Amino acid sequence: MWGVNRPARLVVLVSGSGTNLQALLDACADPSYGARVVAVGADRDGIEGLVRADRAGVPTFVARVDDYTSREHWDRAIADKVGAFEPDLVVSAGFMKLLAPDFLARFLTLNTHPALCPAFPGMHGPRDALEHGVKVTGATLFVVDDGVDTGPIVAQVPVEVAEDDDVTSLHERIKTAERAMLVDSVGRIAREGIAVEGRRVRIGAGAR
Ligand SMILES: Nc1nc2c(c(=O)[nH]1)N[C@@H](CN(C=O)c1ccc(C(=O)N[C@@H](CCC(=O)O)C(=O)O)cc1)CN2
Ligand SMILES: NCC(=O)N[C@@H]1O[C@H](COP(=O)([O-])[O-])[C@@H](O)[C@H]1O
Repeated sequence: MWGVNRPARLVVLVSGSGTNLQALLDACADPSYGARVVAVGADRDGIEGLVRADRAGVPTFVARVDDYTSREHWDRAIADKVGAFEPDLVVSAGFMKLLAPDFLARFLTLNTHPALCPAFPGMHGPRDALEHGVKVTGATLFVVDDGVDTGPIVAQVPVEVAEDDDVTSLHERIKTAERAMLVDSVGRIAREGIAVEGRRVRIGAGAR
């Protein structure tokens, strides 16, 4: 178990620009943070997230659904690729594939979502929030379960919607708050532990 003697091993999964990954990489550069990114995985090639990992000297792997004969084969492959790095924690940070129940049973997995769950689940949180006309949205860090953005909530941060926001401006503002929340929560989990009891998540007080 990770703890005082060794940092928590993180595998981060990405599908795009990887600014959340970058925030974690930057935080992990400080040994007192309590975690290190041991690998970065993706479901597609040619993304900035993989470049960020390369630049930081972190091993990467890619598992494209199209390269497997079925989704079930991909599910097994991504689990095996992640498992090879023996993570204490998997962080899905802009990873645009649903993870299978077997994967989630094997790895404690967190996902960051650009909306205040349970509102606006799925791949278009900022767009859906804007279209609904909410005045406050935000970001949620949760423990991934078999549903879509339904897992037990670790942390949330509110973000105001401006009258002149479009999807891009709103998402960028959410991402600024989201990165801070992600770095703070993952660091606290790495240093203090996490306990998940039903829908309640507790960080610290010896939880691990
Ligand atoms: N079992 C779960 N897996 C994942 C969750 C989750 O809550 N439960 N969260 C995500 C990220 N996510 C939004 O938060 C999300 C990702 C992907 C999809 C989706 O429908 N993906 C399609 C493919 C789309 C594509 O490749 O462009 C798919 O998986 O076939 C919905 C929500 C991480 N995984
Ligand atoms: N449903 C999943 C989803 O919408 N994820 C979102 O994609 C962005 C990735 O940004 P990044 O690649 O710059 O970290 C983040 O806002 C993340 O919450």
